[in-house]
Amino acid sequence: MSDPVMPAPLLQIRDLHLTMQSYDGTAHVLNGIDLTVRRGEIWGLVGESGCGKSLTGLSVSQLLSRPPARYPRGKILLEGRDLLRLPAAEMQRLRGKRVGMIFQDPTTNLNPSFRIGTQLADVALAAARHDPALLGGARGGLARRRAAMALAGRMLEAVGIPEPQERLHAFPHQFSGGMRQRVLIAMALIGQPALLIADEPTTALDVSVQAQILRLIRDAVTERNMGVVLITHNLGVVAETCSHVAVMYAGNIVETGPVKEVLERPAHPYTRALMQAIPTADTPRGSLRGVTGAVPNLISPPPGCRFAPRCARATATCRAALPAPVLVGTEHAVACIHLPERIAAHG
Ligand SMILES: Nc1ncnc2c1ncn2[C@@H]1O[C@H](COP(=O)(O)OP(=O)(O)OP(=O)(O)O)[C@@H](O)[C@H]1O
Repeated sequence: MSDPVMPAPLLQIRDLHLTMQSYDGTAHVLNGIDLTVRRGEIWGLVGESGCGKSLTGLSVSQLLSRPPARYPRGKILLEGRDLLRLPAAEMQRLRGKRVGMIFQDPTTNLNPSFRIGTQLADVALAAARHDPALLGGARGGLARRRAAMALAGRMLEAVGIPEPQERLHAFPHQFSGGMRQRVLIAMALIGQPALLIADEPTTALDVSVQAQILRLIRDAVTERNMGVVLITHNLGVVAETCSHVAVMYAGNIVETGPVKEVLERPAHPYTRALMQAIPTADTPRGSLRGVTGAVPNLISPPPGCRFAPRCARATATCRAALPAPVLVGTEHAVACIHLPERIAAHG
């Protein structure tokens, strides 16, 4: 039954399982994840390196080749359509038009040999093949190219690039890292996607530029009423930018909810450990203060709760079965058996 208050979900990931075949064996990288994103929401997907954040984003964008990727179970519903079952041509149409993507390193995603305007206009022309209104219905090669270039200029302006008309003629190497990331955001937004997947979009940038780019993403969500999945290992970025957060550990989402609620009342031992690791800026990636060990090998992951081998509270029950998420607050769910509410409910 539809909820009268909540807008319809944009993205629904349901019980998604992903395996990756490699020389060493089959890695069980996503182990039944669930996530619902609505328009206007910015979901932070957070966790240590190797927890499956990027592979979740690449799954939604359908950018993993099958094989080595396989989806033995689950669904990825975008506006109700299961992306796992769409023909490749149909998915190609949705990419850019319904799902936009931004990745970490702006240098590898722009072609150094072509002017910025040409690259943006090409993306606009490709998107307009499925949505002629993007170019104001322009007909004929030259008129379409002109309209695409005009749209490219407007997009550069929208992402805060000064003198956008002049900058259309520049090459990527003439832009700073922050400017290049703005261009990539313009490129991701040019087809007016409903959902944006941003994978560590600010990790390669210095802190002040990072703040500008995050503000730009927030503004784009407000102006365009999009949904965003922001992949990051940084809880500070989540606190500053996101409306909701999903904490991932070794292929499972262990805690979800509104950012304020989860960060003020973290309930999963892994979320608590991540938060304890925040104060030291120089904590190495992949290590958590106070928690020994590392993310397990996903070819032979531990049975039951995958965090159990590192968890001081783990019992035989934790190692026997993966705990189902339980609600501990409004929209705040946690997959751990050691919660007071759950213990009370089970007597
Ligand atoms: N092509 C592949 N073949 C086999 N295993 C893979 C492949 N790509 C990724 N993996 C494994 O899948 C797991 C999840 O990787 P993923 O890149 O999604 O993690 P992540 O949380 O995004 O980490 P990071 O923050 O380092 O990007 C890792 O254990 C990784 O070793």
